[in-house]
Amino acid sequence: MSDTVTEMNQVMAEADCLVNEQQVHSAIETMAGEITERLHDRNPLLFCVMNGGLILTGQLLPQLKFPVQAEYLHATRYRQETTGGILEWKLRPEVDMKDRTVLIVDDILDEGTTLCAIADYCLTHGAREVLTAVLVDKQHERKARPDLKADFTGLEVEDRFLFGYGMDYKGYWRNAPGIYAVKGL
Ligand SMILES: O=P(O)(O)OC[C@H]1O[C@H](OP(=O)(O)OP(=O)(O)O)[C@H](O)[C@@H]1O
Ligand SMILES: Nc1nc2[nH]cnc2c(=O)[nH]1
Repeated sequence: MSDTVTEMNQVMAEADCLVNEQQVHSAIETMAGEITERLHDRNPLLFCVMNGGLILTGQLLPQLKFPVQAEYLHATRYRQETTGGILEWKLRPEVDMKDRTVLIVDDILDEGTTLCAIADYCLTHGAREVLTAVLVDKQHERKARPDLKADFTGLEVEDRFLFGYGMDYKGYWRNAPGIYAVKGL
């Protein structure tokens, strides 16, 4: 086995499972209900924030039983590190968002720098309103703005380095079927 696979198996074996698959499913179902109630008649333009937003978006979309225009964008500030840097746009949205209700979907609101920058970008490009949906809100006092919250939050999770359900550890384990915390982080 390659060194990387051995390392990643060990990371999983030693990780703490903070939220299991069933609990994540139920959180996503609740989010879908809340989003439906708020946006069913708004013709929303949904942006999946790649890469982390992929799993939540994929599980959320089929539960939204109303017309949704689904697109993606790619912005990153952690790359494969466990601390964040400057936001780098890898793919900016090209679709016309003028006067649209935009819903940004991502895996995690940690400090919130990523979501704030994407929301500002959408407003600058003419969106009428921008709402945000995250699977996880990490609990700490380092938010980019005091009391920063997403409009739709699945789970509140402790201040550890997390992986699973879209969140990666060094590019791996986005596929982990639950929310896990890396040992010692
Ligand atoms: O709230 P913040 O502190 O800004 O962090 C949250 C962001 O960090 C992760 O992205 P990352 O930059 O790791 O890219 P990825 O989506 O490819 O994992 C995550 O997907 C969020 O977009
Ligand atoms: N994978 C991962 N990405 C993050 N981006 C910001 N916080 C986190 C985290 O805890 N885990």
